[in-house]
Amino acid sequence: MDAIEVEGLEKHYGKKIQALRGVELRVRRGEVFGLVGPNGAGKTTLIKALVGSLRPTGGRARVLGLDPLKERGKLRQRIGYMPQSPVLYDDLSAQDNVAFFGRAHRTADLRRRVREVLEFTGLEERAKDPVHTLSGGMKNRVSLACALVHEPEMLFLDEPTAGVDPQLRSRFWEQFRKLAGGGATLFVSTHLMEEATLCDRIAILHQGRVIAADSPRRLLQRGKTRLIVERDGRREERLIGGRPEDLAEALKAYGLAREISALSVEADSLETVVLSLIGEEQR
Ligand SMILES: Nc1ncnc2c1ncn2[C@@H]1O[C@H](COP(=O)(O)OP(=O)(O)OP(=O)(O)O)[C@@H](O)[C@H]1O
Repeated sequence: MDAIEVEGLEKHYGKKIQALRGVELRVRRGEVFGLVGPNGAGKTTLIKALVGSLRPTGGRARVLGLDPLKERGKLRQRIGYMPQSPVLYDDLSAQDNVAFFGRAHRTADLRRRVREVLEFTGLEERAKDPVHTLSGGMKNRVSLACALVHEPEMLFLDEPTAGVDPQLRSRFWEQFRKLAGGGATLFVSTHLMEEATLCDRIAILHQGRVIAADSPRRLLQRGKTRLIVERDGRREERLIGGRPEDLAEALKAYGLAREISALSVEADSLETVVLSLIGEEQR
């Protein structure tokens, strides 16, 4: 059984807005799965449907084999959810916020566990300060600590590094990898391509539909590579496919003759590939 199984999932908001239009998706256990898409693509709506905080208008979703709505109580014990904007009690300390979430999940050995997650998220020094005195990045860390306190098997992170500086972002990703290394499944939404490349697999969500799902490496191979060769002082540029085999094939034509003085390749970035897949869909 996969960690997430979604078939034909739909969500309408009123009559006009169709946020999800038949989403098909499977996420394997233990993988870091990225949900990539532009503003308004439906990422938050999909995550809310998967954690059971929103009722879809059609289709089917299973998370850890459970129905997110009918078995919400059971599911909430086994998943962690970090919403897009931290939902914290501003007057309580970081430590008390984490303890509150831990108690709500009936976490065993709560004091030890709160200490552990505060250490994991690097918050020990500010643990006793009220949340309203913390910086935005620190609040994000408190929110992550709250999502982790009950040792969930699966974590839903909705743009966890939005507004977070590059240093903290790379720290967050180190932690995500550690969690996956410990066997957890991570479902992370992002519109940052450098983050998407850190995932095991990603799905591109566009106007409420998954238009591609694969590993970042395989998606990159769908892009084009520019082969630039300087021969006898002249610059030649050829557009080839993105697979290593395509490069080998293109180089055969040159046999690397002596007069070739320089050779370089420029591959499409993941961002370019994602944008061109979205562009193809719109045509
Ligand atoms: N409660 C709501 N009522 C009406 N429309 C909504 C509601 N929530 C979301 N929408 C609409 O549904 C669509 C998908 O929104 P959603 O927030 O899921 O996108 P997103 O991919 O998470 O975007 P972003 O990257 O900007 O957070 C948008 O058109 C949005 O305006």
